[in-house]
Amino acid sequence: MSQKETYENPDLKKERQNCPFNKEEITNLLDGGKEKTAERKQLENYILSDEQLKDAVPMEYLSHADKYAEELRKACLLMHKLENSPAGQVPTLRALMGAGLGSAVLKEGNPLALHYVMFIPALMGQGTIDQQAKWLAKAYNLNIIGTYAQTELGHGTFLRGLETTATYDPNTQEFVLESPSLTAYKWWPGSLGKTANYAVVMAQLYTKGKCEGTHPFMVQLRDEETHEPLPGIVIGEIGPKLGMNTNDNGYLGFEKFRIPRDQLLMKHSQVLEDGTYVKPTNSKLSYATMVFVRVVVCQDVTTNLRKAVTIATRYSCVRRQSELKPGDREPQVMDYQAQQNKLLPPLAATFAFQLASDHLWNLYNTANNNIEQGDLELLPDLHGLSCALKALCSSEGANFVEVCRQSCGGHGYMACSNFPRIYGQVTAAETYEGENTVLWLQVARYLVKTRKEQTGGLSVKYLIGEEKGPKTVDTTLEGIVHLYRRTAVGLVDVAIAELEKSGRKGEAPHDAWNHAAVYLIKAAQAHARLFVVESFVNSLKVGNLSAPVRTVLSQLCELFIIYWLLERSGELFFVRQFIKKRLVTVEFQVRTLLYVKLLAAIRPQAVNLVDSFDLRDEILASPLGCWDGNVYQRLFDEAAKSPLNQSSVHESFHKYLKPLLKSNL
Ligand SMILES: CC/C=C\C/C=C\C/C=C\CCCC(=O)SCCNC(=O)CCNC(=O)[C@H](O)C(C)(C)COP(=O)(O)OP(=O)(O)OC[C@H]1O[C@@H](n2cnc3c(N)ncnc32)[C@H](O)[C@@H]1OP(=O)(O)O
Ligand SMILES: Cc1cc2nc3c(=O)[nH]c(=O)nc-3n(C[C@H](O)[C@H](O)[C@H](O)COP(=O)(O)OP(=O)(O)OC[C@H]3O[C@@H](n4cnc5c(N)ncnc54)[C@H](O)[C@@H]3O)c2cc1C
Repeated sequence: MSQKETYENPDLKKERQNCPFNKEEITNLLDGGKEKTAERKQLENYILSDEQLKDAVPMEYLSHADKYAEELRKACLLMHKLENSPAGQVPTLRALMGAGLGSAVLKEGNPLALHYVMFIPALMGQGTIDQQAKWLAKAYNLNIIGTYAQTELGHGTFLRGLETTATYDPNTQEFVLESPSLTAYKWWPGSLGKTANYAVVMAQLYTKGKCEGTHPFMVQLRDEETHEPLPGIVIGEIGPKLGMNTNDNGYLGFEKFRIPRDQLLMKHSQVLEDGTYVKPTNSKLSYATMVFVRVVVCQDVTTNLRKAVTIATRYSCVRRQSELKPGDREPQVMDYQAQQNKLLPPLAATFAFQLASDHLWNLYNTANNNIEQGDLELLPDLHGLSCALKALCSSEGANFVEVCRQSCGGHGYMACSNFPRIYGQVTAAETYEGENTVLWLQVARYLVKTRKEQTGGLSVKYLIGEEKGPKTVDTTLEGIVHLYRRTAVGLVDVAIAELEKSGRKGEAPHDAWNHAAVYLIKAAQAHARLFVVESFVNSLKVGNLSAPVRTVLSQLCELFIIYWLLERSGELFFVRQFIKKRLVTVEFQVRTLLYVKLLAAIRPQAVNLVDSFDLRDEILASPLGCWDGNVYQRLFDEAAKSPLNQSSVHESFHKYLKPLLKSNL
């Protein structure tokens, strides 16, 4: 019997009556088409009907080592199931790696994730055709399992500061890998601790006595039969973390470890037999794997946010608390405007982030195809936009997930609510693949350069030439988007003015840069927000949407755009012309009124909207967010699983508490 034929909480039932739009239309839109929805559902049935992929006990009750073993067991079973997957191997792998279907099975992190998310992409992006022929089939067939080992104990952000060396020995035509200090040890790579037997290792390449910078090397770490670390390789796992505890992040040291010359991944730069170094066309091409992951992180964070919003919204319609009207029945907490103010902006954000991530994905594919043909023109725009959206989606996503947790009161603090895991994953994305502040500064560098040199890619075109558009702000959506644009331009100009001021004081450019960081980061964030709101508005102009769906999405779009404007209103005060023209006060009064009206207009559709995400209960993995709304019974069922409830008196009572009670007599 399907979950939809059993109990349904009466409040949720009511919420679902008379939905003015077709939920399936939104589901199809998010999946990328009707056929994709059908494929996804078929795949979910295939994977989630397998009893062996279910947890005997919740992961929280297992030891660190048992958690790893259990997740690895399921990860390997999933790989066996790939062979017969109804959706085909590549779509199945995509679905299994991130916060969607995969997370229903591998709740604490997939020990094979890095193999698919970074190791294989690194081989494809950095290896020559011959190297790909040698390694890729082995990697796809899981004859070898790899990771991406870049970060060290001493350096993660500053890649030019990495200490691991790979020194070419022309006599043997080998590279000698060495960790010259403790801080040179690789530290953090996922799957490195216990799972992987190979890695793409980033190391400083030395040849003919000269350092040529960081380069990727294909390195075998463990014996393919015994899995023992090879002589000269030191490996371990780094221990428990805030989240993602079964990704077995590890450490790795090299003691004069030799690899053949052809294990330098040589697609972009080469070392010839005699040690001659052949430069790449662009030194940043060796950073390409990170660019790819930044792009997919945006999608992954959005999926996690959808989960958090679904759990919090359904719970808020089941939960009744306090008094709205004296003497009346306690209201659903969703009926408090304060609760709508918490939950409807993140609901709108899930659409905003998805649409922006879709644009980024398209840019990635075009730029990558061009790069394969030797055309690097789109690379700066891709780097700028992937940094901007990765930083924005993960930081805003983490804040929104925390708000969703808060909106569930005490029950949101339970491990079984699934908020701790979701939060652990989204906050990780703020740090990994480039710490967000560092990425904001990369974006700012691109913006300042574009504004000063008056040339740049499509995402920064608005910084080139005179400002276009109305001089006053009107209350249409276009008018508000224009306000975002003027803020973004204004903040870049403020940052440039700050840099020039420091320059006039005689500061060196690097000092001036450091002293303008606050403004630079604000400018980068305003740029990212502009991109997201423009994507949202433009996406609604095109596309084949029915009138009811267009109406509700337009309301969400408007709510989101006004929400951000009100949240970030302080930034407008940095832009002097806005204050002079007294734009801010008048417009904000009007906008605040509209914002509140939009909350009320969207409120009745909140449950229908999260239903249209079509996230199965197994993926939500939370008694608070289940489709049927049977929250309290499910919370009790979860508590019954606690090992402390397996006996009425725990043995520790007799060991510790009883003697203490006696001694107090
Ligand atoms: C994914 C979802 C599914 C499942 C999740 C599960 C598991 C996955 C979990 C975790 C995976 C995470 C893995 C990792 O974290 S791997 C390690 C990632 N590390 C980083 O991201 C390091 C961040 N640091 C850097 O990227 C760089 O050091 C830097 C900050 C960019 C600075 O580099 P540097 O060489 O010093 O460059 P600059 O001098 O600052 O700039 C010079 C020049 O180069 C341009 N540039 C920089 N980077 C790039 C790039 N990647 N592509 C293109 N161009 C680049 C930069 O703009 C500048 O250009 P100019 O024209 O201004 O000179
Ligand atoms: C869950 C997880 C998984 C990971 N997986 C992998 C992996 O698979 N492979 C891998 O190689 N690595 C991995 N990492 C490492 C990750 O990529 C790095 O931790 C990340 O890039 C940040 O680098 P860092 O730790 O050196 O931080 P730091 O750079 O030391 O950051 C510390 C602080 O300094 C600030 N800071 C640093 N430089 C600047 C600057 N130039 N200007 C202003 N402020 C600055 C930062 O903003 C931050 O506030 C993972 C990390 C995590 C948390």
